[in-house]
Amino acid sequence: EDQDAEVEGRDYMAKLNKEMALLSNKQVKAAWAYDSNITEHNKELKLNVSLETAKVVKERWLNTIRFPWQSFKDEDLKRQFKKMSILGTAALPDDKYEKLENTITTMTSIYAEAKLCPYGDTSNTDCQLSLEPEISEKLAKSRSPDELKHYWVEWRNSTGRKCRNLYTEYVTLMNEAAKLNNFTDAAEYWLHDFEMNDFEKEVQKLWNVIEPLYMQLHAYVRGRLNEKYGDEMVPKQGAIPAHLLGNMWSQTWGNSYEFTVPFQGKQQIDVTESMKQQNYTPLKMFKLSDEFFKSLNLSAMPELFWNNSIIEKPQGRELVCHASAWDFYDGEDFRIKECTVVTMEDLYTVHHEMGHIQYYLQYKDQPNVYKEGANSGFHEAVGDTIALSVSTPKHMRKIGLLDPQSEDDPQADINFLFLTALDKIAFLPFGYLMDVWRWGVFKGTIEPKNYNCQWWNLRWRYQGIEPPVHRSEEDFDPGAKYHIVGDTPYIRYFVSFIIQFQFHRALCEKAGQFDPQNPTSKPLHQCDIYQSTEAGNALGAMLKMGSSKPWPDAMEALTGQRKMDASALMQYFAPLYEWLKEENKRTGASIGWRTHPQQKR
Ligand SMILES: C=C(C[SeH])C(=O)N1CCC[C@H]1C(=O)O
Ligand SMILES: [Zn+2]
Repeated sequence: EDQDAEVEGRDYMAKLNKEMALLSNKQVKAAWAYDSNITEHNKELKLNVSLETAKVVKERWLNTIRFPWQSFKDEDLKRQFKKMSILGTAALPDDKYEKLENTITTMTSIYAEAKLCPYGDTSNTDCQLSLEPEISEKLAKSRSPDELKHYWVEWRNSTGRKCRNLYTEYVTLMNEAAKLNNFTDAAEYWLHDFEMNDFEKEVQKLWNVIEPLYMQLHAYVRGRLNEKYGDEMVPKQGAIPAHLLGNMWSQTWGNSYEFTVPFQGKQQIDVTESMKQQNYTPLKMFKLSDEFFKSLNLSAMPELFWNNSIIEKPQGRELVCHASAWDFYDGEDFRIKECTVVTMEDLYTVHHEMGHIQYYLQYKDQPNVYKEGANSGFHEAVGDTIALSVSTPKHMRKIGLLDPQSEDDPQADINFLFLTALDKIAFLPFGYLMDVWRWGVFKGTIEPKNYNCQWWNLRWRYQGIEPPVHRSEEDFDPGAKYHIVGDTPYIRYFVSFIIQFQFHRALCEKAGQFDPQNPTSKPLHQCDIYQSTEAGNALGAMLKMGSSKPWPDAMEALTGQRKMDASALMQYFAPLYEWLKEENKRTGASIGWRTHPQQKR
């Protein structure tokens, strides 16, 4: 009768996929309504739909697990049942599920609605500065350590500090939910996404490959910050003060480029000014990205996308500005919500989000259960991979954002690699430590009484940065980062920043812009796959798979490899790595930050 069970199981799964699509559509609509317009009414609606959906999903799950799917013959049907047999947080009893949803929504609202007073305004009257765009712009542009410190500290007082107790409750409920799904804790539940039992070891090995390059970049940037801000502010052997790197979380350092660039006086490669001079708008930025995907013979954004997306910050209402891409699971409705500003940094974020939408479009005919990335890192890598081509000076000249200048100047080339490293290499230790901290919290090796101290130990050990003022357990600095309060895993971005270079190398080869037999003949960092249908077709074929196969199969389909491999990233940055080692030797810069973090006066 197993034969009959499998026949019945096939019909059951086909129906279940259709039902789950309708439930997801309903839930995503309510979540979109709330995230794009934070009101009590929309919060209630979102919570009610979430509770209702969880009840139905749990009922279906009780039927699903009754099938003897482990003994089915059809591998694909077995994979669908295997995925559907993990219920997730809906396994919690109703009251605890509601508590968990409420806690996450409350923390997200605190973050989204946080407003700061302007630096130097002691009257504290008009404290209306939001993270996007005002405070992010201050962190990017101010060169006053005092002003930077003001926004750095006040942001943490207005977000993380207010979420500390909520977060402890969140952790307890997440671990309860994990145990109800037969996982030891929420760390194991999150890591299950990568379908490999040594995943944590794998990412640690990848970090070990990259760390020497990061150390060289850190030493060089610290040297330039020391020149600018002096020994007192930036000690030559110490960790870098977190507020001086141009970003609220010190996760990318691109905004420090103007005073850390290796060779001054070369052709400008920060295209923000050109974008402004050419009257770029957010819509033009999105159209530019759409055009690149179409040039690869990939899908154009559907009409509904342009009608339903929110690409500029709407006035007169509260909303979650953190950029996001949404699948409504009906094969037609796909949206981006982004408070876009006209800068080069946001041009890359636009491509990042458009990459998510392209993935949704490519796998829209998969059964609902497979409407995911091969793993969550794949989903984060699509747009960034395209942006690696867009960001090249060659491409920027092609689209008129850089004036067509003649010779390829090796120093300008180093400047370009350096600017890319300020985003891609600087990011890696942050992308790694975010979930090292959370895995520790879920496993209980990091206890609530040490949340903040352990956070800063990791920030010191992996990033070599330190806080501009003393931190205590009154503070909760992880909660000043969206993904922590928003219940969004983060190792996916570390994975993405590694595999996007594997994808880039494979696509460049298909586009005839890279020769693995002679890697320096056409340098990987100068490759632009624009208009290559060979590259586009290969990428599309991999994206169409969704999560229908284990991710090594998807990786192999595009790159021929079955593992994550940092060699592509190291190949891309090789010229810069050599230059940094020579330069740091020339200046006698010390490598590393062995001096212990000075507890700030
Ligand atoms: C742009 C998004 C939405 Se998926 C994002 O959260 N990113 C993109 C890169 C890293 C991470 C961050 O901002 O922290
Ligand atoms: Zn993303």
